[in-house]
Amino acid sequence: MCQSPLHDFLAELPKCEHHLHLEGCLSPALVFKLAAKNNISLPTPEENPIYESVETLSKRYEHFDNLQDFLDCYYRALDVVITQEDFEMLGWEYFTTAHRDGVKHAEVFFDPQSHTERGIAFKTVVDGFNAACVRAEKELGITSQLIMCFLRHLPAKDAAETMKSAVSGGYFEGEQRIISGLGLDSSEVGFRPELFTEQYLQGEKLGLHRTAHAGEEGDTTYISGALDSLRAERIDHGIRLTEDPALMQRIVNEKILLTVCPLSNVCLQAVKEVSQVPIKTFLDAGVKFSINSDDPAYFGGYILNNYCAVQKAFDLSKEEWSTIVKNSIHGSWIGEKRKGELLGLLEECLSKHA
Ligand SMILES: Nc1ncnc2[nH]cnc12
Ligand SMILES: [Zn+2]
Repeated sequence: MCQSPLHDFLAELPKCEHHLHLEGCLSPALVFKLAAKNNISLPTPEENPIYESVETLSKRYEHFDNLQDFLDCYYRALDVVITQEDFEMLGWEYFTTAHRDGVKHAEVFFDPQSHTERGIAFKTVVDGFNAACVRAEKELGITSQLIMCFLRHLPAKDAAETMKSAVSGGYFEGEQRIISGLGLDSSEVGFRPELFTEQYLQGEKLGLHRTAHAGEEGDTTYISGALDSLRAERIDHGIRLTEDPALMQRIVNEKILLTVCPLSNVCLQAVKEVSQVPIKTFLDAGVKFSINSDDPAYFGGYILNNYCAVQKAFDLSKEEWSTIVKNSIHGSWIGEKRKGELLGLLEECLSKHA
């Protein structure tokens, strides 16, 4: 619990999360639990001392030099996630914590290639994560959607294979499609969005939503590239947008939502402290954004910790929070009925804390 007088208000706000990697919910405790369950030997202390215990692994996560340093740990830890049940467990780890933090709707990323590369079937991954989504709606009332990300450090032909698996498995079909959007993540600099134009245009033709990580470490041309070539409807991170005022105005005019992840930006050294994330600049300029947790098992907190860290750094008013939450509801890929329900919950929260 944070020290802010607005803590209860922040906790009760009906939150939409748009930038959450399900694989980023793999806590050190869950790494050891799944390793034991699946009879997987983790590296010995001689091979890699960080895997000695939950404590040593947690300690390793206390400092990352940059995005790549983090990604190296993140991909390595995934070796323990094998069965459909494991993927469901990982998804459930997210939803139970998100529920505690007041999340009502979540559009969550997953990286099929980080599993298919290890010989896990595409179906095992998606069916496991989807089972967690179905259970979250039934038991916790959280609505959700799955966003399939391409790993940008792998060749586009691998992304094309991943698209094929999703199409042939029927995962894009129907009104209630199991995968509703495409995303692009992993190492940004040097892996330009334009490389994945073909897959995104295919996705658009199939009626999929589109978002992409851009402007986390990469310069603003990664943001414009994602808009122009990938026809992205949202930009994940986008914090370097302030370096190009004309592009910032375009983002405002086109009502593009940025999915900002303050604690992640600090942990990966994109900024020194939360106060350097351009929250106030975006609010004052009319840039729409949501606040999200990215990889909570690695970055010291889930969504409420991110809301509290922003409050500590910026001392926002309830009106400003109301704007942030309204924009995150309107920027969600949901129908008018669900939007109306979430706006109703926001009104209740605002009246209770008036
Ligand atoms: N913050 C991040 N940026 C790029 N790729 C990621 N994959 C998981 N977290 C990521
Ligand atoms: Zn991310």
